[in-house]
Amino acid sequence: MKNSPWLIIGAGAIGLFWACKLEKLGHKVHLVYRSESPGKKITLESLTDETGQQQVSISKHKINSLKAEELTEQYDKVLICTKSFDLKNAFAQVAANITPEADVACLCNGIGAQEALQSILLDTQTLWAGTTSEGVLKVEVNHIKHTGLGDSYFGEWRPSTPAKVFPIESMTVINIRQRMIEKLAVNAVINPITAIFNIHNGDILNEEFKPLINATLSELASVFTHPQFSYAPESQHLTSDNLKNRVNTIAQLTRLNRSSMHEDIRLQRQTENSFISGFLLDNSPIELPVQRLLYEGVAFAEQREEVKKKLLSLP
Ligand SMILES: NC(=O)C1=CN([C@@H]2O[C@H](COP(=O)(O)OP(=O)(O)OC[C@H]3O[C@@H](n4cnc5c(N)ncnc54)[C@H](OP(=O)(O)O)[C@@H]3O)[C@@H](O)[C@H]2O)C=CC1
Ligand SMILES: CC(C)(CO)C(=O)C(=O)O
Repeated sequence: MKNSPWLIIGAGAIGLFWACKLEKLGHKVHLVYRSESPGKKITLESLTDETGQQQVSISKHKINSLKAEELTEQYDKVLICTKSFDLKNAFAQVAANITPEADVACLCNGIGAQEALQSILLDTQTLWAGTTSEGVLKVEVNHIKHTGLGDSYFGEWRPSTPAKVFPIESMTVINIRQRMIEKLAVNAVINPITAIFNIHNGDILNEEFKPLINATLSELASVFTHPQFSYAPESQHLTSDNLKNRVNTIAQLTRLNRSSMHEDIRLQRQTENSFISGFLLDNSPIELPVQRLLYEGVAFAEQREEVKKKLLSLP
């Protein structure tokens, strides 16, 4: 199976990173871009940690980049690396080139887009939902920087018996929904707060944000531990203390980074708000006033100053 190429869709930070990663692992890769071609060679500035110290190494990767309409082959392994709001369309445009038994994986943040994608797959195709804690920045059309070492996992969105194995070694997990809800919990705190207040990830640990962070965490814990929450079996362990540890650790590890939502707002791009705060508001069995304010502060630029005041006056 290593001989048949992977089809990667999306030549953004994560798509370029996975193209390089799979090529390094000995896989053939075809990369579908939408607007700008990354050309034939991608430069990866990578962080290595071999001696216990982080060092930077630069590698060049030869990748075959094409537009969706230029595809001629049939693919049995697909990795979609778009934002959540583009996921379903990104697959739909290549569906005619995907085999009926294909493994189709996605790596977007948030929850909601996976089910939309599942709805257009054949029953014989397997959807692998993925989550990653790698940090990658696209600095030029064909140049990426690996800014944070992390792990990636994939699990069957609809678990089967016997369980299948993901076609890249050591990345299969049984309960991907648990990992996704854990990631969503962190994103539901760090992303909107950094975006609304225009701050780096580490700044949320400053004294002035303590009441806001505590209110956000305690509200999230109330949803995650609620027996009627749709993900309750996967989220019961997410108590306020547990969430605090997770958020503090990630904020500390990525303290100098801008969150993806902060970057999207700064560059006036569409955000993944509907798949993070929006998912929680739509699926919570209880009212979530803090998460609603965060959602609105991100969604409506004209309300942002007012929302900031309300968020900073939370008890
Ligand atoms: N970057 C990171 O460090 C991390 C990212 N993630 C998540 O991974 C996902 C991808 O993130 P990232 O790579 O940073 O996002 P980017 O916005 O950099 O890349 C998304 C890419 O998808 C492309 N795209 C969208 N629709 C299509 C389509 N129909 N056909 C082909 N290409 C398409 C976009 O093309 P165009 O250029 O035309 O817009 C863009 O290049 C997001 O959900 C993000 O939250 C998770 C953890 C870390
Ligand atoms: C973990 C975090 C917050 C890192 O910036 C992230 O996933 C994002 O920015 O979307």
